[in-house]
Amino acid sequence: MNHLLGMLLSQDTLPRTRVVVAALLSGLSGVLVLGIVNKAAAEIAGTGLAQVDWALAAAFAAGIALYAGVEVFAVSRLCAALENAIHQVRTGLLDRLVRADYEQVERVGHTVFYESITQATREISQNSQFIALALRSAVLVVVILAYIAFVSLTAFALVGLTIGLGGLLYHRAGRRRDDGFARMMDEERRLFESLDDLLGGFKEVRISSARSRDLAATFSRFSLAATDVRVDVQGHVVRQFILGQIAVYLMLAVVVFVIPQYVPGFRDQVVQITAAVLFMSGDLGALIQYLPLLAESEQAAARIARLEATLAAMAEDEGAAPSAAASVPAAFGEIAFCGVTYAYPAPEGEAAFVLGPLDLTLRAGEIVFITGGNGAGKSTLIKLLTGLYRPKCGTIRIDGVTVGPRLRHALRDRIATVFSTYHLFPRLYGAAPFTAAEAETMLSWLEMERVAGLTGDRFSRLDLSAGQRKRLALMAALLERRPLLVLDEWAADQDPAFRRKFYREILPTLKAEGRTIVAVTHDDSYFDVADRRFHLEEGRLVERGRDAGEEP
Ligand SMILES: Nc1ncnc2c1ncn2[C@@H]1O[C@H](COP(=O)(O)OP(=O)(O)OP(=O)(O)O)[C@@H](O)[C@H]1O
Repeated sequence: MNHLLGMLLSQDTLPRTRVVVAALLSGLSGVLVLGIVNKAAAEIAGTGLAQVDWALAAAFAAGIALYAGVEVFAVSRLCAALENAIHQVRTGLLDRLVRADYEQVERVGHTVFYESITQATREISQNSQFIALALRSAVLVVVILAYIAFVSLTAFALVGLTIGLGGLLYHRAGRRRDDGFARMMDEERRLFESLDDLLGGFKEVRISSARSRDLAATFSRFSLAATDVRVDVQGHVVRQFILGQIAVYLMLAVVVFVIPQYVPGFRDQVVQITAAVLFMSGDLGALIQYLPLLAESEQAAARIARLEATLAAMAEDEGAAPSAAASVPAAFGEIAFCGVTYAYPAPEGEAAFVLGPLDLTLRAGEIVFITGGNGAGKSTLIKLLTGLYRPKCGTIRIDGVTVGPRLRHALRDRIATVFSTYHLFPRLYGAAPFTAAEAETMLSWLEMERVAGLTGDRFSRLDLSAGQRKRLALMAALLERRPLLVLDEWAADQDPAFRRKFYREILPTLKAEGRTIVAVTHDDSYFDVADRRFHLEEGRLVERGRDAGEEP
């Protein structure tokens, strides 16, 4: 339970001393109730009359009231601390994720993050009250064992031995269940991925019955495998539960059959110890029920801890956040690539794609076009320029200063982008301050005023055509007011009239406002709009002319 307890104890909001005192008081109140019942039973046995001892009845009621009060306090505080721990873990993971190195996140893929951040935290949250109840049952078992020791040390040794042996067998049975849990998680992840495929490619699935049949068959195979593992795990859980129950019955058998053989004068204590064991068996039963849930939560906590470690290893090497000064967008004179190369890891048995060495200087206020065939390396170059990828060799310099780890933030803070695979956020997260009039002017410049609007910083709608969505993405990028605008095949989805407006009016206006524009394009009829054009071919960059239609 290391990870789970670690999460719980990391909480500053958990009033540890008060919770421990409450848990102990809860145990003691249980023993008080037990002691009162035993005393009343002894009185009845002594007098042979079932007379009500009002003093004992009042003490019994006080014991129950104390038990209920401290119990509610301890369990609710533990639950609150766990929920708080989950909140902190979730926000901590997201915080690390947004600061993680792009290249590594791209390589790992999204599913693992999604699964751990949502599913694993939900699992712990669902079981939080059982975690608290299990802790309180454990305390009660310990306190009642102490009571048994107080009554008879030999009875304590024999009951303790039975619980110890039962616990050991129960724990061993739990290991197979834990392995099953891990397999179950893997199977469910595969199921999740194929569901992602189904929903992501829903159009393609609906259009082809062969594809939908194939996908449904794959999904069904994964689902069956997940079901098999789940059934196997449930079998282990049931076996473990029954084993636990048998251990409890054995403990009762020890009290009734074994202890009388070894404890002289046991007759006097038999009622007390039997009552104590019966009292304790309720909590042992609860523990047997809750421990598998605890194990499940522990596995979820371990997965979260692994993800935290992965994200810590993925943190960009500067570790520290950018300084305030470094993150302020500032004008620049030039950005120079000096002997920059980049290579993806080589697929097995194939040569790696290598971009560069690149020598290129982007001057402030220029429009630069990047052209090249599919797979030539244009998007890779854009990721290097935007600081998402780090050069394998060579340096990138802003006004002569090498863009090292800390300055990479500054470089990014000077750039607004619309990537070829962009995400249109429903809100203008991080936009520079703007007025409603400015937003309206920009919407009508992009010919979107009759289609969409802005309510505060939120787009009124996103259910738009591909070209319209891209115009909103451009609007979001422009509202960031960054000096360098990087566009990857932005005009590809635009109709001819707006494409013309984009090249002949929008880009020149942005340039006149002092922005630098780097655009990946295939639109050879507008090459003349650029101040310079660079052509990529199999990762090598050469400067080309700006004449319309001039292709290699
Ligand atoms: N994440 C990746 N991992 C490994 N190789 C990659 C990755 N992304 C791209 N590549 C490879 O790098 C090369 C250049 O890809 P890139 O996306 O930069 O081309 P591009 O010029 O933008 O092409 P397109 O015009 O088709 O978008 C390709 O050969 C591609 O297979």
